[in-house]
Amino acid sequence: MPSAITTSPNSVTQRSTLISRVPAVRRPPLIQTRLIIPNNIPFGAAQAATSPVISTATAPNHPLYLGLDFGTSGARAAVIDDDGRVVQDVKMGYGDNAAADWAGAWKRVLFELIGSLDQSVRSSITSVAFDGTSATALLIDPRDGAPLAPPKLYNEAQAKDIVAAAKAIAPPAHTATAATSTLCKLLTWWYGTGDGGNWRQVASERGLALPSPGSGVYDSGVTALPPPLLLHQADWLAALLHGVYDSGVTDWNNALKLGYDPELESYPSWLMEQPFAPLLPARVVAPGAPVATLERRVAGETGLPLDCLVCGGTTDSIAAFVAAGVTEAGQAVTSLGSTLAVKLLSTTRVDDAAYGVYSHRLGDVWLVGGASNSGGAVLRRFFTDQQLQELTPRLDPDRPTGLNYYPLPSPGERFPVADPDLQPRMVPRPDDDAVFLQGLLEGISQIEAAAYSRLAAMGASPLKEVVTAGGGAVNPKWTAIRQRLLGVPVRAAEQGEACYGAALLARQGARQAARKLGLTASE
Ligand SMILES: Nc1ncnc2c1ncn2[C@@H]1O[C@H](COP(=O)(O)OP(=O)(O)O)[C@@H](O)[C@H]1O
Ligand SMILES: O=C(CO)[C@H](O)[C@H](O)COP(=O)(O)O
Repeated sequence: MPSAITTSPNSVTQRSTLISRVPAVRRPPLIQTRLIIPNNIPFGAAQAATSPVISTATAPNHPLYLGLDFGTSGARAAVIDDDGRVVQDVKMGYGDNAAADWAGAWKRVLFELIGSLDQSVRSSITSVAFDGTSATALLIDPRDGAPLAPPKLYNEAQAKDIVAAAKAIAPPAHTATAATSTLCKLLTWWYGTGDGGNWRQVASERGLALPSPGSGVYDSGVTALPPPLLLHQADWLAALLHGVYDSGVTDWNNALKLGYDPELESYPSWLMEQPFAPLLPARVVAPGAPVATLERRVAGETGLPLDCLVCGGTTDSIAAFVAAGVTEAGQAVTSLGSTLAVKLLSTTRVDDAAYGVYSHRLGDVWLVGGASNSGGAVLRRFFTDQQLQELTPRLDPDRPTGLNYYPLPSPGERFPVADPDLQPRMVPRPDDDAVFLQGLLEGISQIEAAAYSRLAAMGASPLKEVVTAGGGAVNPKWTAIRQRLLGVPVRAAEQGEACYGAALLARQGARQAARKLGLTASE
């Protein structure tokens, strides 16, 4: 099992009180102020190499913004104009064999999605932003982005001894100590336990420096070689477009479950003192912040403009929150997709891994919540979307079934109960499928209600309204069941797709870059 984990002598004190502004990650950081400017910017359009360039020569009359959502069951692209109108949107499944090579499927779908946009649309896309599933992690070669091992997905709970190793270094109840956290996935790779083993062999064959758990000393002896790099799904997809792997770029939201502190805007010292710190993405940007323009080859392959700006990403449930457009404390967005993700806009930050509760930062507000493994993935085990539509009229929200299910696709729950061994409860199954479906919807709704009650008990802003995103938002009978249990108004978001939220972040990034260049921002 993991050897002694490096902790500072006064780690308890340090963990609980002192979180210093941590210096950049030990690996040579990405040049912090200069964005990567490709050498193909049209002469005369180049600005001082300290900010992204949107060449007015190529800036379209009507700039468009691309949001790319890589969710649980498929990916979606939305292109919007300056006024937020959807110009084109497309969606695509990952394919039946995706689980055999998730990274390959995501990469294929990314370029197919972009290629499926009209060329006239593609050529006007000024910026792009991604959202991905939270705590979905890859370990890659930072020279070309090649994965060294299969990705670890958002809901993959790591072994109990890995969770114990995370708890030995992180502050009590920190979200990075959840079994499905990105930190726990990094520790599985780091200690090579379970399925985290053979990436070192791959890294060694590729000539990467290999830090070892005992000391963090690089085995290669050749210090010029970089160590492997950990990226999140959204980070890695963005890097496929801008080509900047190097020290790695991630965002506040994706980095939260790695241990990043969005309030301090830095990695905490308890994380930076670990021997695996050089594997962390060095640069953590705000969602939507300008990162880098397209790699020349990618522009040629995709038909996107050479100076299309890639912006900081986010997670799928936060992109859905952004899409929903809620702005007041007490308003919340429930993403009823394959999973059930809850985000409450709160003036107070609350975090407790014991319940799977954590606070994301968006701008200057806190999005408090968590994500249950329950949700549409359970429904899809029993019913197609068509069957759901056919059965829904027969549901009667005013006559609860009393079945008291806890619907889960498999054992294990993240929130509002953090228990990797929690068993599904979906029996007895009534003969009437309409009653069975209502029991499942009631069970998922009871989890949602318990989630918001947990947030209230922890001091988050009182719930005033729930806006629904995701596939389940279309079901009026489910909305009625949820409203009865929540006791506040529940409505479907006008824009419920995460890809729309990502497109809004891309628009924000383009405007931020334009302001930086002193151009008239088309606000
Ligand atoms: N009419 C419906 N009532 C309830 N749930 C539905 C309905 N139609 C689709 N769903 C559910 O929506 C889910 C897909 O939502 P989506 O937001 O696309 O998920 P994700 O982005 O997480 O893959 C499916 O699991 C499906 O069961
Ligand atoms: O369950 C998920 C998969 O769709 C979500 O990605 C998720 O876990 C939400 O995480 P976060 O609250 O960090 O956005």
